[in-house]
Amino acid sequence: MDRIHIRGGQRLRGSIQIGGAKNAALPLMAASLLSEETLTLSNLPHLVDITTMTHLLAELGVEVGMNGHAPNGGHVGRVFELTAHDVGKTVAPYEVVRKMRASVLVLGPLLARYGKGKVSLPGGCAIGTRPVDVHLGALEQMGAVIELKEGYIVAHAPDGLHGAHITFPMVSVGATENLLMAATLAKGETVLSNCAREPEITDLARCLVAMGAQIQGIGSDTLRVQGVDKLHGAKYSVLPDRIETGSYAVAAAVTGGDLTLLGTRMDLIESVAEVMKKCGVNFEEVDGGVRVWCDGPIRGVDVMTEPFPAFPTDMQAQFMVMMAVSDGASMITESIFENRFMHVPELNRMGANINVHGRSAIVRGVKKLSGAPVMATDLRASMSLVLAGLAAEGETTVNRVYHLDRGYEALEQKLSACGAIIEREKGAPAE
Ligand SMILES: CC(=O)N[C@H]1[C@@H](OP(=O)(O)OP(=O)(O)OC[C@H]2O[C@@H](n3ccc(=O)[nH]c3=O)[C@H](O)[C@@H]2O)O[C@H](CO)[C@@H](O)[C@@H]1O
Ligand SMILES: C=C(OP(=O)(O)O)C(=O)O
Repeated sequence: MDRIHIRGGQRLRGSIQIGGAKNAALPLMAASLLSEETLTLSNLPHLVDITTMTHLLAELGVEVGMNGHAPNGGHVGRVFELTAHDVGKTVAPYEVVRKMRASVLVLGPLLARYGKGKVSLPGGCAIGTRPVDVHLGALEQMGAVIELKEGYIVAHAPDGLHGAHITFPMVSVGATENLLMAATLAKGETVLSNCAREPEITDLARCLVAMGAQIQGIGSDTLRVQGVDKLHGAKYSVLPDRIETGSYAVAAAVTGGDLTLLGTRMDLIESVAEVMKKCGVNFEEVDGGVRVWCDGPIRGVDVMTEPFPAFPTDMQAQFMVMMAVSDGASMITESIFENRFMHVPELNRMGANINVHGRSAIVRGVKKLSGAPVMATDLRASMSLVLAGLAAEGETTVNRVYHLDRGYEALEQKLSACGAIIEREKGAPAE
């Protein structure tokens, strides 16, 4: 497996192109199953998760045409043309689903389009058990009959899906997306209440509307969908990745650097920027993006992760690195996932002073982190170790890099162009 070596202590300066959002791209790709016409998605990031979703869609009979390359080494999001001919393949196998939990997002579209779907249960992962009971309960309310058999979700809608009034028992990004897609082709009206409101859901809803879906309340916690008989093709550009943006904002902060993040928007990172400003980090909207810089000490500030528009759980690990090198102390509370502090022991091995009590971590800032060999456990934990390595004195080696490749495109290239000393050591491919 690849490793990343970082020699820390360089102030990062320069610009970084932010890619399309992984968490928007994945449901948008799944939405291609809803129509026999071509859905053309642009600004797709270069990520392993996108490749995994491509394999899954190909398995389901979707024809995938790929364009978009980087002339002169510059950044360009990929363009995919996804055409789900009416082949009726409806099995999402374990071998693909085990690599990426977001695979479960094909279930709603399969049920809506073909009246059946068999999707491997995604199972738990490092950050928590992550059940899909909310997805399944809501699909049942729309007329699906669901059984769990031999590790698979086996779902049928013998009379097609019908509209329903569904109040989600908890705010779930994936369940909102799955049900929104299912509702577009259901008979009659579906009202989804207590929806997640993440920008990636808004992106999905807008793309579905471009495909002919009738959706009201986009951006709110209540989505009202009038089912239609068919969706048609569309062209849609994936929104910028707010978590990649926030991660590089932390890179600027912890290295006392000055980065211009291109192709992204301030309104996508409001909650993160608000907290980081309290810590002493500066943000400015500039032509084509956002400038982030830090020229003074970082102050400790308490944070709690919550659904959008509050502080995102996907930024918790990266923010913790900032707090680890702050002047002062901070309490970071994780309210979304029960086990999302796997980075803490590794950060402590680099000299951080962090104690976990249940769902909260008390972080007492230290003057300097020191480089060490560390093990990445999940995607954002991996990024937190890279950020710690950039801030630390000496060399850090991040092992098990495949997590990073799920969510950060061209990481070493983007950072080294801004002065980081970072390189990848190639290893055997991940299983
Ligand atoms: C591909 C993608 O977009 N992934 C994001 C998505 O994941 P994902 O869609 O899996 O996250 P959810 O919003 O569904 O999960 C929120 C919480 O609800 C729980 N839950 C969820 C569904 C369910 O049926 N039952 C249940 O108990 C989960 O275990 C978790 O504790 O939103 C998370 C929360 O912002 C982010 O961290 C992930 O990066
Ligand atoms: C947890 C994440 O992704 P996923 O839901 O795909 O595991 C993430 O993007 O931080």
